[in-house]
Amino acid sequence: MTDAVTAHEMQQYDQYTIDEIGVPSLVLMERAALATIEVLGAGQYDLSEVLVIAGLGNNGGDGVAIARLLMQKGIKVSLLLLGDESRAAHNTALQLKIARQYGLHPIHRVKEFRQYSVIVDALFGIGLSKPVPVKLGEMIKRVNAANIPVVSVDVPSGLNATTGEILGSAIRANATVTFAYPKIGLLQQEGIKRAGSIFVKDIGIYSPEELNNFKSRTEEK
Ligand SMILES: NC(=O)C1=CN([C@@H]2O[C@H](COP(=O)(O)OP(=O)(O)OC[C@H]3O[C@@H](n4cnc5c(N)ncnc54)[C@H](O)[C@@H]3O)[C@@H](O)[C@H]2O)[C@@H](O)CC1
Ligand SMILES: [K+]
Repeated sequence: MTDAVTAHEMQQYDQYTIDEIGVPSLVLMERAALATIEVLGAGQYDLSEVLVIAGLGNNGGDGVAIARLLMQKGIKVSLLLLGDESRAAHNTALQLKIARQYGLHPIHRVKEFRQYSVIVDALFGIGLSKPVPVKLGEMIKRVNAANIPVVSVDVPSGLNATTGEILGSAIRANATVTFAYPKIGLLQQEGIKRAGSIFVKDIGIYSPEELNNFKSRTEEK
């Protein structure tokens, strides 16, 4: 069993899964989105009016997929896309294109976060290594002040996934759905206060140790 991992280790496992094993990154993203929806739909959250906040990186791509899947289930959902879309990561741009094909169009600002019953935080994930831009930091503070249940995707946005330090400002989540392995930063420093309940979800990305276990188990037969 693999313990908690750093952001760098997780990025290596992601890359190996995509480049060497050959699982398309959009498949991993869809699994990440479905895993998050499993937690959202488990009965603890009021899904009467959901807001998904998405950034431009792959964490944002997860968010766009979550919003689309919620919409397809008949749930009232708004997608707040932050940043200049022309700078979106490849998969995030693809997710936005798909979402639009289903009639889900992002909004770019929210006046009052309190109107939502739950907020899904997909602004930044394990890729964040520098301080959150000031404008986004202000928005994070508004979300925290609204006191609405927040479910963070992979890590609370603004938290350093390896150290648990806050990079300027960070979301305070009720729950964090983290993929493959817990990130060390969720379990120490500010991560302890910011992550809420941690759900670790298998999305088909494994450490070298677990991959070897799979191989030795199948080769034994
Ligand atoms: N590699 C993969 O294919 C997978 C990635 N996944 C998700 O992807 C995350 C990691 O994605 P990334 O490495 O792309 O990084 P993140 O999405 O964590 O984003 C951080 C990076 O994007 C920039 N950024 C994002 N939005 C911005 C905005 N509005 N303004 C300014 N800068 C912005 C930041 O400067 C930073 O460099 C994981 O935490 C996980 O949620 C999952 O979908 C599983 C598969
Ligand atoms: K996040």
